[in-house]
Amino acid sequence: MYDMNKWQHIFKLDPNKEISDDNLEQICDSGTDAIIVGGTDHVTLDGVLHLLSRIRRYVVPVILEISNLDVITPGFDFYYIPMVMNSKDKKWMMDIHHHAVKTYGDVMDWDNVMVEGYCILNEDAKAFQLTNCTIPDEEGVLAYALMAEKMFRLPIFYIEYSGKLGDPALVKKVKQKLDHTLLFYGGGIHTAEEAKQMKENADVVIVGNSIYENFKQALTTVKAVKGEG
Ligand SMILES: CC(C)=CCC/C(C)=C/CC/C(C)=C/CC/C(C)=C/CC/C(C)=C/CC/C(C)=C/CC/C(C)=C/COP(=O)(O)OP(=O)(O)O
Ligand SMILES: O=P(O)(O)OC[C@@H](O)CO
Ligand SMILES: [Mg+2]
Repeated sequence: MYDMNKWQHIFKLDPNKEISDDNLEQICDSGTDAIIVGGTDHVTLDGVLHLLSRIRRYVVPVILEISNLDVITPGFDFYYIPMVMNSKDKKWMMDIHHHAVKTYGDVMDWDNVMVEGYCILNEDAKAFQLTNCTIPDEEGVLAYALMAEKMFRLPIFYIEYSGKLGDPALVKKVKQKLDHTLLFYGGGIHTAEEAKQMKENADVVIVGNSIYENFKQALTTVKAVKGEG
């Protein structure tokens, strides 16, 4: 029904943060290609279900990015599963996932499940600290991208700078390594110009915190990446 390969822009909404009905309507009707529901900490099942029911008033596809086992629930169009490639702990790549598949494997619709190979590059991001990441050098990032596509055949490689604008030159080099795996870029995008710049090389840009910090500017990122701004 939805063709993820055509997506260019996604808003990420945090169930742990407040958004008014009016702002939520503008986000869902903005022309963005999808909404991800997710965050790093204090993400609860109640918060997720409440936000899902509010987003479901609109026609936009809605994805649950699973950050902890308690929030797994039916009703989303897609489920994104982060696998943190630059974590020092196997737990964040394999063990939690293994446990979840033991529990849900028989009832999962695998067509709706996409694994995201995450490379988290902002040391100050909560997700970086939680998952005990290490910063790779440029060669290291490029190798993770190749592993995501060629070894694991992941649908998504996600360059994550959560909270900070990343390096567009690095995004460009990563894109040059990938033939099939989609390149997601997220982190620190506030303005239309920043969104447009990252979209020059990423397949999809993700805008999160700016929704809660400068709502009007966040909305302008949609048209910017779609070449309408
Ligand atoms: C019947 C039914 C319910 C069907 C669904 C079945 C299904 C899809 C089951 C899932 C199976 C599965 C393999 C699950 C894996 C579960 C899991 C918890 C995996 C670990 C994920 C992980 C590595 C989490 C760590 C945190 C992290 C990397 C989150 C990713 C998102 C992220 C980086 C958010 C950034 O947060 P942000 O909002 O920027 O942070 P701030 O709060 O600082 O803004
Ligand atoms: O919140 P920001 O910094 O926009 O980052 C978006 C997203 O990549 C977070 O997972
Ligand atoms: Mg956030």
